[in-house]
Amino acid sequence: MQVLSVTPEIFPLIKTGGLADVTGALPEALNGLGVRTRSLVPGYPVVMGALKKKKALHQYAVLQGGKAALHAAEIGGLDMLVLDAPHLFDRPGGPYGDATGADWQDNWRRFAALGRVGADIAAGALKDYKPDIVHAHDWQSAMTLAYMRYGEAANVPSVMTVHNLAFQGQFASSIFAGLGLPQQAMALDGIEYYGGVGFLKAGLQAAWAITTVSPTYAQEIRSPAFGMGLDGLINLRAGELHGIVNGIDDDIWNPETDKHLAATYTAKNLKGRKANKRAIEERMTLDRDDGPIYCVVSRLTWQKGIDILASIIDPVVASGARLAILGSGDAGLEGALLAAANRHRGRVGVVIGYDEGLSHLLQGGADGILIPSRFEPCGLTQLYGLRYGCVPIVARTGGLADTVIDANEAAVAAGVATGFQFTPEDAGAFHHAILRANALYADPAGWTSLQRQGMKSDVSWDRSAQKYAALYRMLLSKRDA
Ligand SMILES: Nc1ncnc2c1ncn2[C@@H]1O[C@H](COP(=O)(O)OP(=O)(O)O[C@H]2O[C@H](CO)[C@@H](O)[C@H](O)[C@H]2O)[C@@H](O)[C@H]1O
Repeated sequence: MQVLSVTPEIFPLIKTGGLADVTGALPEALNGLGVRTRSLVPGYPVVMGALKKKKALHQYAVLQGGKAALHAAEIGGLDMLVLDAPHLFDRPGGPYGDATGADWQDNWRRFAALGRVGADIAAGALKDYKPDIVHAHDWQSAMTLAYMRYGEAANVPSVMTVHNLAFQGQFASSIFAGLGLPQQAMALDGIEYYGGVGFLKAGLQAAWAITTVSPTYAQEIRSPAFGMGLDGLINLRAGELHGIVNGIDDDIWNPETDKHLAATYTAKNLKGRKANKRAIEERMTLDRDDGPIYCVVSRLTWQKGIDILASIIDPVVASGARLAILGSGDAGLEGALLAAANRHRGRVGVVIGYDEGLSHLLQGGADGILIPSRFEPCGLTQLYGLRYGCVPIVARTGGLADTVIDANEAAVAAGVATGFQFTPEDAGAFHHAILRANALYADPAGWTSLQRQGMKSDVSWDRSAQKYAALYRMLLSKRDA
């Protein structure tokens, strides 16, 4: 079975968040199940730079205002189709905005182009390749499914995966004329969205199946509180909605071989974690002591509950814990964390920025990882935490609820606990969870058993890849029915 995955990010080439980890790891996991994935990605400068030799499979004289070409490439074991469209993608800054973080004004053009090309491939534009299934990730890829629906690939089964419903790709209705879609598409059951155009909305309407990245989030987004304006549509399509929890790439995230660690270790022998903890203390100028260090690796945003974290730093420090925080995002939240680091020198370390290596070291040496998200479609950092014996302390929402087993008395007695959950997502409950973690940390045998239990959790892609493969097969039988 051939699957075309359309994605705006793919690890290791281009990553701003968890989406890249997923689209980078899922192809290999599916490979063993007889599913071959080709990934269509925009030709950002880093992607073009990784292309060894360029051989255009397909050319466009004009695609959204300029020349474009499609190149095949094998990069890091991934089979890719790269959309080279310099007028859209060859620019400095991030994939969606400039160096100051401001969105590119022509994002609608950039990702309409990606969608157009995805749909052309689905319709058979390439000589030697036609996918059986098209799988689109988030709003940036969602127009693929709209172009398929209103074009020549309406009979090709498609999957729309929502990694985060908060990002929807909403634009003014004036862009409609530039999309090249038939007028009938500008309708309530098409791409029209609250008077404008909604890219994710269009994908959700057009997809044969909709998935999101955990069963609990799949339920949550059917409610107004989590549905971000799309709960009505999602409820209408509830019969086609599936929640499949993410896995992790267990070659990249393996404490036994991880090159970013000061010392590697196994579940049996956790000694190496101590050297990593010392390395964190050095790197983040924290005092050296034997109390717990809790880390944070996150986008610094409201979604991630970083304001809740900032509001309890003083009592957490007073409880004897130290904090090691890595992230970037909202300027206000960055400032609040830096101010806390200033107030609590040696107790709170903050690194503002994006640092893949440091994120591994934190998982390999911190005692716990704090994830106070207000909503969390899946969450990957708690999965890395489980694999690394870095105990997750998480809000009970979305994928966090599905993947961490709270250390309540019954779970501890049964030996199945893997972390701490709290609810509601507020300062009081979060603080209480950290105090519960401190108490268990003071009992080394109890803490070690929590770590080991977490390290035993199956966080690999195996089970989830099987679910995607089964979904693809179900869609193919629907096509053939
Ligand atoms: N400053 C930093 N330095 C280095 N690494 C950093 C970093 N900040 C974040 N990261 C890394 O980025 C990834 C973030 O993963 P999350 O699951 O938190 O995803 P995110 O919210 O971006 O994406 C959405 O998509 C994913 C994938 O489906 C869902 O899990 C999630 O719930 C949803 O919100 C992790 O690999 C993490 O280690």
